[in-house]
Amino acid sequence: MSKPRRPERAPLYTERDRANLRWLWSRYLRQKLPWLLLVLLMILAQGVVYQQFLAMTEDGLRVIFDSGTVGDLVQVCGVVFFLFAVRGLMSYLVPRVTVWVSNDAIFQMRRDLIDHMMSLDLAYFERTKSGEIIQRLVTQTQLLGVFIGQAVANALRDAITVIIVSGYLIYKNPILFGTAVVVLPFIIWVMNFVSDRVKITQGQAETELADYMNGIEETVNGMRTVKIASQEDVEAKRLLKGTGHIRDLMNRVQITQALVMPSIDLSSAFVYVLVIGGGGYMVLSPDFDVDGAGIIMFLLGMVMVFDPARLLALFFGGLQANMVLLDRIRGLYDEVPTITDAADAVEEFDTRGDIAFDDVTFAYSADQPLFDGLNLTFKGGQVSAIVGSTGSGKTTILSLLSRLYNAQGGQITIGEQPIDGLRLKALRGAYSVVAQDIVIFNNSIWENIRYVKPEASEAEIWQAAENAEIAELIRRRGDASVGPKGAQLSGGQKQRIAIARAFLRDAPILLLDEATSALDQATEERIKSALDRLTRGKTTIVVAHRLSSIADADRIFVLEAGKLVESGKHAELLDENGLYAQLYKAQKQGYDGR
Ligand SMILES: Nc1ncnc2c1ncn2[C@@H]1O[C@H](COP(=O)(O)OP(=O)(O)OP(=O)(O)O)[C@@H](O)[C@H]1O
Repeated sequence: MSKPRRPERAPLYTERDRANLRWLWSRYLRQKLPWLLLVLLMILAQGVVYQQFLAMTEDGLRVIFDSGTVGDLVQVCGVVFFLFAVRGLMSYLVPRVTVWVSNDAIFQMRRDLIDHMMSLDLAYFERTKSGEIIQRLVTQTQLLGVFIGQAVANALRDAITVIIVSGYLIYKNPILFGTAVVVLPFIIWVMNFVSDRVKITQGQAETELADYMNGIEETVNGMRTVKIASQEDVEAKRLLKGTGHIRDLMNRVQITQALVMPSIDLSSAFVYVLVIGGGGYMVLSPDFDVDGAGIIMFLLGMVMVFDPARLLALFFGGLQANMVLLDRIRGLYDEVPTITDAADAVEEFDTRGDIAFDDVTFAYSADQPLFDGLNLTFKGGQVSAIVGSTGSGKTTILSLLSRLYNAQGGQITIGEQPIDGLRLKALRGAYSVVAQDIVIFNNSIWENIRYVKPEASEAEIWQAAENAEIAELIRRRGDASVGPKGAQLSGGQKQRIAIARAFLRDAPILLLDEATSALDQATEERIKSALDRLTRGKTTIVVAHRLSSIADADRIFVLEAGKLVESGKHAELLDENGLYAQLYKAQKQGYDGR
C-alpha cells in the first residue's frame, strides 16, 4: 500500500460522469417519474411558501409602520403560520417519497450488480480483490442511496427556494439584488476548488478502503498461518497503515469541504452589509421608492437565499464524491463475461461419449503459455488418470473441461460435440467434481452435502454420507455449523464431505482432483471401494499424485510442463521406463523406506 499522493487536477463532470448519470437515471430512476414529479411539486410548493412569506411579512410590517388595524395584523400572522405549516407538511412528505424511491433504486442496483457479478468469469475473481467487490455491493451503493434519497431532494428544494426567492427579490428591487450578487464569482471559484479536490481524494480513499477491507479478509482467513508464523504484529501494522492512509485522505476530503461554509458565511456577511448600507441609502434618498418594510423584507429574503445556497454549495462538494462512487459501482459493468452460452447452444449431448482435447492451446496469461497443441482422449465409461509433476497442468485440464476458462485454440469435445456449443448449465450438470480446493459453507455437514442437489431426499443424503464415511460425524455433530470455510473440520473430513457430494450428485462424468489425498490409508481403502462402485459405467478422470491409487486406471496420461509425454496402462508405462516409471519408483522407494 503506497502512501496517498497529493491531489492533482481532475476534470469535473467528464463525459463518463454524464454517461454514469444517464445510466443511473434511465435504469433506476426514470421508472419512478410520477413519484419524482410529485416530489418536484411538493418542493415547488415549499419554494412558493417562502416567497409568500416574504410578501406577507412586507405587508405585515407595512400594517405596523403605517398604523393599520390589529385585525389585519392578526390575519397576516395567521397566513404566515399556515404557510409554514404547509412547508412543514411538505418537509415530512418529501423524504417519505424520496427515501422510498432511493432505497428501491439501490435494491434494484444491488440486484443487478449481484446478477452481473454471478455471470462474470472465474478469472475476474482471481484477479480482483474481494474488498473491492464487497465495497461496491455494500458501502458504495449504500452511500449513493443516501445521497439520492436525501441529498438530491434537499438540494432540489434548496435550488428551487433560491430561484423563487431570488426571482421575487429581483422583481422587488433589481438594483439591490444586482449589488448583492457581486460575490457570486467568488463562491463559484470556491466551489470549483473544493469539488476538484474532493473528486480526486475521494477516488484515492475508495481504493485505499478496498485495500483495507481486503487486508482484513486476508488476515482473518489466514489467521492460522499468521499465528503459526507469529506475524500478528506485522499484520496489525499492515492494517493500521491502511487505516492511517484512509484517515489522512478523509481528513483531506472533509477539511477541503469545510472551506465551503466559512466562504459562504463571509460572502453572506458582505452581502448583508451591502444590502443594509445600499438599502438604507435607498430609504433615505428621495430618488428611490423604497420604504423600511421593503428593505427588511429584502434582508430577510437574502437570509432565505443564503441559507439554502450554503447547503447547495455543500451539496456540490459532496456531488463529486458521489460521482466517484457512481463510477466505481458502474465500473463492474465494464467487466463482461466471456464464458457464456452461444446463441445456438444445445442442451442435449452424449454425456457417456469420449472426451477429447484436440490441439488445445491455453495460457492463463499471454506471457506464460501452458498448453500448446494438447491432444488426448478420455474414453467414455472408463477411468482415466492424469499424473505429472506439480504445476504441469492437471487441474487446468479439469477446469477447461468444465469451461471455468475457455481454451484459446483447438477444440474440446464430449461425444464429438464441442463443449462451447453446449449450454453451460447442461455441461456443468454432467459432472460430479471433487476439487482440490474444497469449499465448505458455515452450515451443518448435512446442508453442506445437500448443497449440490437441494432436491435430494433424506435417504439419498444419508446414503451418500454413508458411502463417503461421514455419516457417523453427522450423527455426532447434528445440526452444528462447521465454522467459516469449515474451519472446525479436519482436512480429511472436508474431503469426505466433497466425496459425499459427488455420490449425491451422481452425474455421468466424474472429475476427481486429489480426491482422497487427505485421508488416512485405511479410510482411503474403504472410500476407494465405494468410489469404484460410483465410477462404474461412468467416465471418470482422476488426478492423483499418489500413483499407487491410480494403478488400475484404464489409461494413464503423464504430463510434463503442459505437454503429454506418455500414456498407457500402469504396466505398459512401467515397461516404457520413462517419466511415469521414474515417478513410481521414487514414490515406492519413499513408502518402502519409511
Ligand atoms: N488461476 C490461475 N491463474 C494463473 N495461473 C495459474 C492459475 N492456476 C494455475 N496456474 C498456473 O498454471 C500452471 C498449471 O497449474 P495446475 O493447477 O493445472 O497444475 P497441476 O498440475 O494441477 O499442479 P498440482 O499438482 O500442484 O495441483 C501452474 O504453473 C500454475 O502456476
